[in-house]
Amino acid sequence: MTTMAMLEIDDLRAGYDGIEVLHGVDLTVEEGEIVALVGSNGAGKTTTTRAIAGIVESMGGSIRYRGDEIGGEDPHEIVERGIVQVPEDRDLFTGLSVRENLLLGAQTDDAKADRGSTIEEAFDLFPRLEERADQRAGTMSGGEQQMLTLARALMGAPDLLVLDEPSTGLAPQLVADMFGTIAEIHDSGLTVLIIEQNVQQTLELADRGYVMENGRITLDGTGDELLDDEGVVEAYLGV
Ligand SMILES: Nc1ncnc2c1ncn2[C@@H]1O[C@H](COP(=O)(O)OP(=O)(O)OP(=O)(O)O)[C@@H](O)[C@H]1O
Repeated sequence: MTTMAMLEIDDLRAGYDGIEVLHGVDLTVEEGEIVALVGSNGAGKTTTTRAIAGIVESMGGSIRYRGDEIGGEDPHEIVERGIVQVPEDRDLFTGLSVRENLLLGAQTDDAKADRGSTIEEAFDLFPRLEERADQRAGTMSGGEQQMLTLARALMGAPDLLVLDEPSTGLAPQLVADMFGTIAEIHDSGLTVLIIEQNVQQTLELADRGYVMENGRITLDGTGDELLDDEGVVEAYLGV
């Protein structure tokens, strides 16, 4: 018996203004995994997450979620299915309070119905956000805004969380905290696809990983296998 992957991307081609950036990407995420997507600047990692979220139109290939083709669906339909993307550019409502930003993260009807209890869970995970619940998001520090972005995504009650460089711009201690929080979120039952520049920490956290170069997957394996790979060490671990 073959089991169905939660997310299955086959031969995905996508890009901008008719110019292909992804030249046939294959990637799967099984339910319950943390999967890392690493690679150099401009490799196409963000474009892959945008294609999953329906923000970039695919030019070929398929994206299946729980067996259904979702390539070509609108972003809000994809959110309804339980896929929530956390973009790199935080995208917060800077003039609104922390609490208001969190409440706006509950986009689907189910998430809206549960948002009272979900906000309590978010505050348990991020006590700092509870202390600052009435502060305007735009006046929070970079690290606090990063936490708020992640907490807001959780308000959408995702099944699959797609994280685009959650540690960008964070001081080293906050990077460690962020990875700890992601591990905690994963332990609570969420499936995670994560893009990161912090390759070492990401592959230590991930069950499996993919290396992307120039719009193609060039290597995949368990986190440990990739950490032991000479090419990965040379290209991404700066040794
Ligand atoms: N909105 C856009 N319009 C046109 N080209 C774009 C756009 N966004 C990205 N690109 C191009 O697509 C290619 C892949 O970019 P992408 O952001 O997916 O890479 P990445 O692997 O996430 O890189 P980084 O690690 O630097 O964030 C790059 O050549 C980039 O210049």
